[in-house]
Amino acid sequence: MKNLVVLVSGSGSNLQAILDACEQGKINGRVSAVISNRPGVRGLIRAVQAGADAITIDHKLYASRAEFDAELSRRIDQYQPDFLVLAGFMRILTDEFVNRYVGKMVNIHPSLLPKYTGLQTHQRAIDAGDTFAGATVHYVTPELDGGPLIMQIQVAIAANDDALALSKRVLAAEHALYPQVIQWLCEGRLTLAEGIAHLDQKPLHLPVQMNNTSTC
Ligand SMILES: Nc1nc2c(c(=O)[nH]1)N[C@@H](CN(C=O)c1ccc(C(=O)N[C@@H](CCC(=O)O)C(=O)O)cc1)CN2
Ligand SMILES: NCC(=O)N[C@@H]1O[C@H](COP(=O)([O-])[O-])[C@@H](O)[C@H]1O
Repeated sequence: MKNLVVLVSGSGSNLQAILDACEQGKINGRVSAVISNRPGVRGLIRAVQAGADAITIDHKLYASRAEFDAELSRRIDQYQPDFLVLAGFMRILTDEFVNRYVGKMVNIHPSLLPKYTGLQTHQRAIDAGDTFAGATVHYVTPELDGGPLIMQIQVAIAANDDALALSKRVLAAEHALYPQVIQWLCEGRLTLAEGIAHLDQKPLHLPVQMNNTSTC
């Protein structure tokens, strides 16, 4: 059984999808700790309810990004995780931090990368007149949202969509996508070597393109 540490910044609905999948035996893993850069978020409550350690490292209390990342790394290393899972974690990580976990750290991003790195992804897709939005799970590298792609899920954009309505459908699709990818990681289907080997290439071949799923 693989040991997972999950980083959150807010609600933690993706964390919950992963916790549920672990509980149901759909992921051969266990979330040993959840770490948030923001205090009092629902993701921490979800961690406690699931029996995982719930840790707050408030980034506002650190003089620099590097000092925050150093403390984050110190706490993570206490758990010696097999994989580090970013689930709505909203801090840009330093190169030094990322390079400590390269090939074993993944993130879910709410766009069809490489389109729309960064923030406000749904509004940008709507403004661009795109017909599809979606989410991407990728390896985390120092380049923000630029790491090798693992898998994507597409969500159709409706003519009357606003960013909030679209975000809710994409989020539901994320809850189907992320546990699947985490299971692949835990099964060893996405080996560390593969992650490292592809760090200088992108996009990584996408093994599966899931259709739009409305349930999660
Ligand atoms: N070095 C990397 N760090 C992070 C990556 C990455 O690929 N490489 N992925 C992000 C996740 N992410 C989008 O998926 C993302 C998170 C945060 C931001 C951002 O602009 N953060 C601001 C603060 C925003 C806020 O607090 O609301 C900041 O850090 O100054 C952009 C994209 C995680 N980190
Ligand atoms: N750039 C990172 C980013 O925007 N991540 C997005 O934050 C949301 C977190 O929701 P959750 O806390 O309910 O899982 C998710 O939609 C995730 O894709």
